[in-house]
Amino acid sequence: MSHESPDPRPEPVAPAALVRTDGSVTDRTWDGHLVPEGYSDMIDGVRELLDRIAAAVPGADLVASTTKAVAELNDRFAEHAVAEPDQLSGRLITVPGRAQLAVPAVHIDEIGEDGMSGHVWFGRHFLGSNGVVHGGAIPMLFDDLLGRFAIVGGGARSRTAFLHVDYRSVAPIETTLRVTAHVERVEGRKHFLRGELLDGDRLCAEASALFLTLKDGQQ
Ligand SMILES: CCCCCCCCCC(=O)SCCNC(=O)CCNC(=O)[C@H](O)C(C)(C)COP(=O)(O)OP(=O)(O)OC[C@H]1O[C@@H](n2cnc3c(N)ncnc32)[C@H](O)[C@@H]1OP(=O)(O)O
Repeated sequence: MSHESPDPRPEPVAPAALVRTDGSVTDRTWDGHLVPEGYSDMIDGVRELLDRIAAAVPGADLVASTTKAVAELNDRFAEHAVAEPDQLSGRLITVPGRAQLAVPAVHIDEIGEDGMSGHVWFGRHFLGSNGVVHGGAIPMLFDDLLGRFAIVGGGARSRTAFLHVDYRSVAPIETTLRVTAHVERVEGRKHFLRGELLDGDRLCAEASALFLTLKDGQQ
């Protein structure tokens, strides 16, 4: 597989603010926590850093200075640690990947009650080998996207009961890929969802999943 002319790194969609799927702008998480200005830029920057680190063979000087800078940042972030209900990472539904760095950053283009479509660009951080996205990153993408959709589609808090992924053809890194998700059917607490990952018209992977709305008191 050639890496001669990868898709250029996509521009951040919402550089300074958090944009809801209806186009309006917010500076708060879904449960009302204020998000500092520039937070999504910071997340984009760290995502890029992970890609740059994965792609580089740094000299000893850069290794040493990076180790020092990261240690300093770790100390500074440790001073601002909060309990889980107050954290921002993973709770920003309006930011691609919910600002959770392990989750691939899916950009939602269209969303309705029964389905959505969007796009995703996997950088070198998500490389499996030979120009292909890591096989573990794809279930992560589907779990997050379908799980979010189980909630948006009418479920309250839900958990994955099963997630089945078929890898139909390789998914290239550094390429804009399309993703779709739709609700297949709902039976009481059970939400059956399907998703696809495509390179142009070529199907790379498809997923079927069951999410169960949690009962009162269920963790
Ligand atoms: C906006 C935020 C966006 C967030 C997106 C991120 C989403 C990420 C979601 C996750 O990754 S959650 C973490 C991974 N999942 C887990 O850790 C779940 C672990 N398993 C459980 O906690 C329980 O097994 C579970 C809640 C899924 C189900 O337990 P329950 O006690 O609620 O259900 P129960 O066993 O009574 O089954 C209810 C129905 O579901 C069916 N069922 C349960 N598990 C099934 C299964 N695996 N396959 C097929 N059917 C299943 C079961 O047969 C039954 O069908 P019927 O009502 O028709 O009889």
